[in-house]
Amino acid sequence: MVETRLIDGKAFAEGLRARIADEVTEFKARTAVTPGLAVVLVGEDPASAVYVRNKGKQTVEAGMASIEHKLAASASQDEVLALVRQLNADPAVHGILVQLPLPAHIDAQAVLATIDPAKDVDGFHVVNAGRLAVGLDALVPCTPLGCILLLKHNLGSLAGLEAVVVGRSNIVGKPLAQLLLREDCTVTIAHSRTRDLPEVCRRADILIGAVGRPEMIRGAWIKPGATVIDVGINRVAKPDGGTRLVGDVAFEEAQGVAGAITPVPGGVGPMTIACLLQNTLTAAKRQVAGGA
Ligand SMILES: Nc1nc(=O)c2c([nH]1)NC[C@@H]1CN(c3ccc(C(=O)N[C@@H](CCC(=O)O)C(=O)O)cc3)C=[N+]21
Ligand SMILES: [Mg+2]
Repeated sequence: MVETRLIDGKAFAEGLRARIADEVTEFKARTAVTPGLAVVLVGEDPASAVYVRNKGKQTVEAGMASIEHKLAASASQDEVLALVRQLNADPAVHGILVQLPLPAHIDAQAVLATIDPAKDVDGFHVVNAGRLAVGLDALVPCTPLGCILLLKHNLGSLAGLEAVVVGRSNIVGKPLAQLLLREDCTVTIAHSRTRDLPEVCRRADILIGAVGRPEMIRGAWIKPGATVIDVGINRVAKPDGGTRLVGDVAFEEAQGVAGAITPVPGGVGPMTIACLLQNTLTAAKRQVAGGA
């Protein structure tokens, strides 16, 4: 049995946001420009609701402007594209986030491709994904960036460690694998079709759950002493009728096995928002003359 440490993403994110707020103060004094983050929400997705609420509040707390555009679920693709082009052209907007998922009748890739890569604070544009993959400066997706910050804070150098990422999404799994590679990890991307997933997970010094399936990764899949980062935020029914949030990792089973683990909530989620603010400041610095 090992003593499993809790990786407090909420506390780390608070500290990061305070440092960002200081930098924003300094940036505004120097440039007379307020960094602006525009968020586009099309329709009402329940998973997006928590995120939008926390994000707008924290953007303003960091001294930045939050610009929210809410479109009806019935908005056409042309309307969404027109709004994105308007935000691309708006000098008060330094970051653009189009909340995913979009309604099924809208081509999400077409929308992402229309965002100016310099304002793409989610890092989802193919130009940013490509720049990350070839090792150029890029706006990096917020959740993977948050995971790396937590890992480096807890482990120091990641060089040579075996990292297994369970999940291959464009939003988390793939960009996180790129970032881990950049830290000199040996990286495996596993997924729903991986043969003997438990055995693959047991190789990991760093195990990342990013599949979006509640508590799928079991305690017995964890190598004793491994660092576990749980990206999942799944709302599940409680026996008494309410709901609760659980991760992709069976948190209780991980106790006494993992060396350290992020909780859900209070782990990766708050880091995602802090990194979004960080990316917005980075984007503003690059767009504003004398901003860097
Ligand atoms: N273009 C785009 N970019 C996104 O980054 C994006 C998106 N669309 N669509 C929705 C998902 C979801 N997401 C969350 C981020 C933080 C928390 C978060 O801070 N959660 C807290 C609180 C959760 C709670 O208490 O309900 C926690 O985990 O501790 C949640 C969800 C970003 N997303
Ligand atoms: Mg998958």
